[in-house]
Amino acid sequence: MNTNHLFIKFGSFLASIMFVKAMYEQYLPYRWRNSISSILYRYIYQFLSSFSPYHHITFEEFTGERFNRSEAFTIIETYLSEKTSEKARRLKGNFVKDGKDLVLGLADNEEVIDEYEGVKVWWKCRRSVSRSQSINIYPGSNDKRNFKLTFHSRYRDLITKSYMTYILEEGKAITTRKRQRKLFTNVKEQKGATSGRWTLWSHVEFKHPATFDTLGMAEAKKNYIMNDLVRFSNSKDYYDKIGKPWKRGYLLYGPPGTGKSTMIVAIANLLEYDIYDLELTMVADNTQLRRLLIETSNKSIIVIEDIDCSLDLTGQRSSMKEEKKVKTSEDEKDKVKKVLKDREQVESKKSQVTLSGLLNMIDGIWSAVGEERLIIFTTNYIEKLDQALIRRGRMDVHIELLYCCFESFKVLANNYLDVKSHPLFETIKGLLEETKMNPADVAENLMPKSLELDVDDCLENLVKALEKVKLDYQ
Ligand SMILES: Nc1ncnc2c1ncn2[C@@H]1O[C@H](COP(=O)(O)OP(=O)(O)OP(=O)(O)O)[C@@H](O)[C@H]1O
Ligand SMILES: [Mg+2]
Repeated sequence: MNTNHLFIKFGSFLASIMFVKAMYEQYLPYRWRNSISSILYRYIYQFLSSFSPYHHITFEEFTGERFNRSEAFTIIETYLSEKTSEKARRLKGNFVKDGKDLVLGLADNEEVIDEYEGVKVWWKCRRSVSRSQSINIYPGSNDKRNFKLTFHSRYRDLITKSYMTYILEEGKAITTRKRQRKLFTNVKEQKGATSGRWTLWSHVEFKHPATFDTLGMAEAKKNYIMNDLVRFSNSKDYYDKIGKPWKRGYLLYGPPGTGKSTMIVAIANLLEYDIYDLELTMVADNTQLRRLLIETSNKSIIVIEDIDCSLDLTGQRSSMKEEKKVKTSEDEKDKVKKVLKDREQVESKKSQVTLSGLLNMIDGIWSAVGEERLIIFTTNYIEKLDQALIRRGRMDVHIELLYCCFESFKVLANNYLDVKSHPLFETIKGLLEETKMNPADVAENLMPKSLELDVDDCLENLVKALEKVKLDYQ
């Protein structure tokens, strides 16, 4: 066969292909052509892939009939934005937390390499835009994104099992670290603004600067509490092993103004948890209490402040407090008492939560809902509480917040005045040992009342206040 002959054969082969293509485009409807092309493409792709040593997993952004954003896609997106943003050349930025934080993510069709236990994998964020002219009401119906993971078939088991679990855990941890923390409170049932679901909690952004560093407390006690908390937050496996729900109860008790509420904030800031401030008198009954519990998220603190004022003890503390405040005639005192009594009656009618309902929430079957939670009660009167409520296992750690000691004072003086030592410290130490002043009052006395007041003035103010308390005390 000579070269000319070969050329002629090849030319006629090309001509026949062109002819078939022309016929195909001319006579076959667009819909058919599209499906034939995709079938051909799929078979050719499958055929070629069978020779490839690489495997792929695709994670679509939207799944299901209702086009819910896939959780897996969101977790992978978070993971990749943190882990691979340094390696990727093309990134896209987005502002979160009211424009305060910039989050970088993989740009569309950008590929990055990740390494797990020495094995390389490739991630690609792919975007396809449908050419369909129809308008879709669901997000993602026209604009489809997915993450494609490519790895060598040799590591199939490692990637599909441990690498996937690792991504899931890391992604969730990053989400928790980066989220805007919230302070929830229970209200009448209402429709959530974004979710559109009925909810019993409403929330605000949680921002409070109190930390363990600013908390006036004996150093050893502070360290003990912090270690206990950190150990708890790292003990998932331990709780699984001993067969207990991953939760821990703290009872904070002590006189007013000793830092119980401040400590709750410090705990939330230390562990980066949300706070659910549960107002028991607003809870209709045990069923609603259970619903409230179910609606709380993991990594959170459920707080019931002044637990002695709840349930059948409702209102006692506020009565006493308000009685103390009102230093007026006996007549007026009686009036206040009556008003408070009426209020107590109204409140007791409102809430039908029982002690056993509360015990169940803390330690019953329902307490196992969710994980990594702290339940904190505060009270001024520990002796008033039912022993069942505060026994270990329910309230695992009992912390007494005390009147200001010299160690607490030093923390406060450092916070408020930036002084670590001063000639007046010895006098203050002696006075604190002889009197009882709560940290709230000490802090108030340390605060400069005018711009001219310096450290000496503030400390002298405190000495005067302590001497006055000492006189009253005697
Ligand atoms: N131990 C402390 N360290 C630092 N500041 C404190 C401490 N205790 C109280 N304070 C200050 O006093 C204020 C009142 O404290 P906090 O509300 O925490 O007291 P509490 O024990 O919860 O009182 P109550 O029993 O009346 O609810 C806080 O704003 C805080 O600034
Ligand atoms: Mg308080």
